[in-house]
Amino acid sequence: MPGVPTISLHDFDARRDEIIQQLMDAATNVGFFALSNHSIPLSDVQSAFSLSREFFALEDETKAKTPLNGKNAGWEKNTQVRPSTGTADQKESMQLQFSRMEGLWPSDEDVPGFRSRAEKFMGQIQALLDHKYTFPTNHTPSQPPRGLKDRPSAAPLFFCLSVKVMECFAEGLGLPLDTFTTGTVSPPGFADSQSTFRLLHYHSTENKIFGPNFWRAGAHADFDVLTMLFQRDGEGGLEVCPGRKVVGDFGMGTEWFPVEARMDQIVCNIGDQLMRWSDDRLKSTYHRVRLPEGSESRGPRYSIAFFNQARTDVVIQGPQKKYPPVTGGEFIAQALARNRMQSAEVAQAAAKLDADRVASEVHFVPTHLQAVTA
Ligand SMILES: O=C(O)CCC(=O)C(=O)O
Ligand SMILES: [Fe+2]
Repeated sequence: MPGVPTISLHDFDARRDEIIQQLMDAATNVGFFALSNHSIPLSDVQSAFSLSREFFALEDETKAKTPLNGKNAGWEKNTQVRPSTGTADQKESMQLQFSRMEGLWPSDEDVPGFRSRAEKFMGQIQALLDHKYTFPTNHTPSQPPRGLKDRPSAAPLFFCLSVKVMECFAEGLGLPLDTFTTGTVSPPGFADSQSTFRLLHYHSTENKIFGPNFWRAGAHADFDVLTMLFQRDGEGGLEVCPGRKVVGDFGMGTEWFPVEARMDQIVCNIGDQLMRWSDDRLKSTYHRVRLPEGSESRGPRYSIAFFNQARTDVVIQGPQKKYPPVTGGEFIAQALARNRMQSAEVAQAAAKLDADRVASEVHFVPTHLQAVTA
C-alpha cells in the first residue's frame, strides 16, 4: 500500500533490532504502519467483530442504556463533530475501558457475555501489568536506556502486543524500556488507565445523499500514544495524510493515501502524546474515513480501535525537554478543550454559510478521548 509500510512481527525476538528500525522509520516518516504476523489470532479478531455486530444490532433504546459518560466510556451515535469538518461523523461507537466502567457494560440479556468477551480481546492488545511490575509513575527521561536483559526479574510483564510495540519505540528513542508501557498500562488495583477500546459502526449509505462536507470520520489526529486499528477485509475508506509538519490546518489540501482494509493486519498510528513524548521525532498523522464512492459498496463499515493512552498522573516529557512537562490527564483535558472550541467555531461558521450542510442533530459531545479525573 502506498505511503503506509507493512511491518511483519514474525520471529519477533530474533528480529527485534530489525523490527525496531522499521518501526522507527515508519513512525518518523509516515506516522502510520500496518502490522502483519502479529500475535492476535484471526479467529479472535473475527470474534471481536461478531461482538461488535451483536451490540450495534440492538435497538437504539437498548444501546442508550449505557450512554457515553463524562469519562470516555459508553455509546454514542452521530454526535462526534470534528474540528476539521463541523459536521457529525456518520457513525456510532461504543467505548470501553479497563476500569471506571460501573453501569456501562451492556447486560448479558442484551448481548450474552459482552463484558468477558470484550475484556478478553482488550487483554490481548493491552493487558494489565503484573502487580510486581511496579515502576514510579513519574519517569525521568535522563535515566540511561535499559535493555531487555535489564528488566528486573521480579517484574514480569505480560507480553501483550501493545507492550511489545511500545517497548520498541522506547528503545528506538533511547529511553528507558518501560517509558510508554508503565506510562500507559495500569497495574492491578490502579484505576488510572485512560486507554480506550472503541467499537465503531459506520452506517450504510444506501439511498442516502450527503452534502459536500460529510465523512464517516472527519480528518483528525489521535490524542493518544499509539492507536491500533482492526478492519474487515474490503471495508475501506481510511485515508492518511503523512507529513503533518508541512501541511496546513487539519491536513487539508494535500495528498491522502488509502489504507488497505485487511482483517489479518493491524493498522497503527502514532498519536499526539507520543509525538510530544518523543520531542516530535515520531509523527502524529492526520487521517479520515471517507464515504463510499462510485461503484463501491454502500454497506456498513465496522472497525475496532484501541487507543493506548498515558495514565492520568504520568508525566509526558521528551528527553530534549522540547515542551514543558504535562500529565496524561492534563494533556487530554487541554486537547479536548481545544477540540471543543474549534468544533464549535467551525460548526457555527458552516451553519452560517449553508445551514443544510450541518446535520440538525449536531451538537458537541466529547470525543473518544476525554479528560478523566481519577
Ligand atoms: O475506523 C477507522 O478506520 C478509523 C477510526 C479513527 O480514526 C478513530 O476513531 O480515531
Ligand atoms: Fe483516529
